[in-house]
Amino acid sequence: MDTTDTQPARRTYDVVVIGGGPVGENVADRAAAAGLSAVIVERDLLGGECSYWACEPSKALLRPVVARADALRVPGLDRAVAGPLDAAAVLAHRDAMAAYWKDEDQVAWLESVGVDLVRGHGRLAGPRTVAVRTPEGDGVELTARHAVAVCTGTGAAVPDLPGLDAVRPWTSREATTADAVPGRLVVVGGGVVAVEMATAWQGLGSRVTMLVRGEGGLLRGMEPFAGDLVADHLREAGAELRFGASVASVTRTDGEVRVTLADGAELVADEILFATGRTPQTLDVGLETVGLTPGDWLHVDDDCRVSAVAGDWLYAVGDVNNRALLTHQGKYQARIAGAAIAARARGEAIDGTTWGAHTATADTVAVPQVVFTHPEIATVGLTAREAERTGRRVTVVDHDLSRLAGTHQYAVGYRGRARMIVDEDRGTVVGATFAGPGVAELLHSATVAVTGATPIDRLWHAVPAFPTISEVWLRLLESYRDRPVPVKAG
Ligand SMILES: Cc1cc2nc3c(=O)[nH]c(=O)nc-3n(C[C@H](O)[C@H](O)[C@H](O)COP(=O)(O)OP(=O)(O)OC[C@H]3O[C@@H](n4cnc5c(N)ncnc54)[C@H](O)[C@@H]3O)c2cc1C
Ligand SMILES: NC(=O)c1ccc[n+]([C@@H]2O[C@H](COP(=O)([O-])OP(=O)(O)OC[C@H]3O[C@@H](n4cnc5c(N)ncnc54)[C@H](O)[C@@H]3O)[C@@H](O)[C@H]2O)c1
Repeated sequence: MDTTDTQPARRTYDVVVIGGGPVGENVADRAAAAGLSAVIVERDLLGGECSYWACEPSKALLRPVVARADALRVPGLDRAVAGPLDAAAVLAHRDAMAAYWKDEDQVAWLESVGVDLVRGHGRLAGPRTVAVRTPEGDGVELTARHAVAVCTGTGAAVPDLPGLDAVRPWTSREATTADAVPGRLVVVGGGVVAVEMATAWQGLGSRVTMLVRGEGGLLRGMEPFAGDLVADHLREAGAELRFGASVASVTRTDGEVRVTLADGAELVADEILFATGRTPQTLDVGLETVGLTPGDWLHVDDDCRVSAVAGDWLYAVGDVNNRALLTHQGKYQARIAGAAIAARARGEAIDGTTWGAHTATADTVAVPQVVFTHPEIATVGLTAREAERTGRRVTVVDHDLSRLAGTHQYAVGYRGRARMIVDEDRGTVVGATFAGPGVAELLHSATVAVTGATPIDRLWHAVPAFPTISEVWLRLLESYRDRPVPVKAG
């Protein structure tokens, strides 16, 4: 805090951030690093969804499942991991990775970077003003000299089925924090949360049934081979996958969940997880006080400013702006927005050029994502379908990952596929997907190639080490070089 008015409940800062998830923390940190005073309003745990109910606990559940699946294909190690996982130990480790749902370490970090914290629910109360209701029921009014950043993230979106509340369904929160392994788990949805949590709980001992609406497979929006490979492995692990399956009703009787599908089929389970997408946490943040509609996503321009609100003071950063619902991408936006807030505060010009200091260009060109299933899926940039839709002249190059010295070393019977999308007019890679065990760490090479628009001719000089899975780059380049090129007549 840098000024206290006569009333202690009113304070003024350069920057007020509503929501202290990974993104809000980074906006405040960048503001403070630029010499601005900043405060975060957080109603729950500092660190947000990612630290306690999403990325961290989910990856802690997945890591042993994936490591075991890999080890089962390494001769000499396979028999040592043939038994089931020690679920109690995995859940205990998960608890540690979620910091036992305590945020002291994050609070200490926030103090160390010179940002204040006000605990409570924050709402906009007109331009540059945020009203906070503290857990004790007190009111605090925060005024921002330069910017308010709404970083309130998302919550689970659950379908509107009659009586669903009484069933106490799992959402991503329960799926990442449950302290016992359900015998039978129904997972509704075919997106990232669904496949990751199906992989984790099946690996921990549940009998998982996935209910996926439509016939488009898993992980729609990615290259189709990615979802197909995950589906094959889930089935091999013992999960049942039902496509074209819509839930008509759910009840809970004597502890059991009964699910009726639209076609009349019935299932019984111990728990049901709805992994059916996200909804913005904007219903109760005072959007109406600045002319916006509560419950809407907050649309922003490339420096994360809500341009529908005049005066260049309102920013929306991270999940809540719906640009890319990923921690790393939200933190990238936070660095961009933080720099833009600082520049405007100093009266400096905004660099709104593509790849400029105040332009989140990567959001539209190179969003990397890893799905931490068995096998891993790693994607960046355009898929073939997206490239086609943009009307670009592209060449799609595929390589079977089983045909690599690196994957032979990695696991017996390795299965996987890689795809590179080359923009023919620019001679650069505009998208890549890797699907196979151990590909997660390969992704950044593709992100650098796409972001840097490295010419294909130069990529030939980036020599992958032998025998690594990275040699797939060489194979993709060779296939691209040797592609059939139409010969002009005459
Ligand atoms: C199961 C699961 C696994 C995931 N795994 C990954 C992964 O591996 N990698 C990845 O990159 N992404 C992952 N994600 C996505 C990632 O969790 C989000 O992209 C990230 O948390 C977004 O950060 P955020 O700061 O925008 O929002 P959040 O993390 O949601 O934080 C928002 C914060 O705002 C607070 N808040 C909300 N409203 C108010 C208010 N009115 N007043 C005060 N405080 C308020 C909330 O309490 C919360 O602390 C996963 C998501 C889920 C659901
Ligand atoms: N490893 C990671 O990077 C990671 C992990 C988890 C989540 N996330 C992010 O979190 C976000 C949320 O993930 P998600 O899986 O919840 O959302 P999603 O949008 O990826 O998937 C939602 C799924 O639910 C289905 N669905 C939606 N409404 C339905 C309904 N009424 N009935 C049946 N099915 C329905 C959709 O068809 C889709 O298959 C994503 O943007 C994702 O990128 C990232």
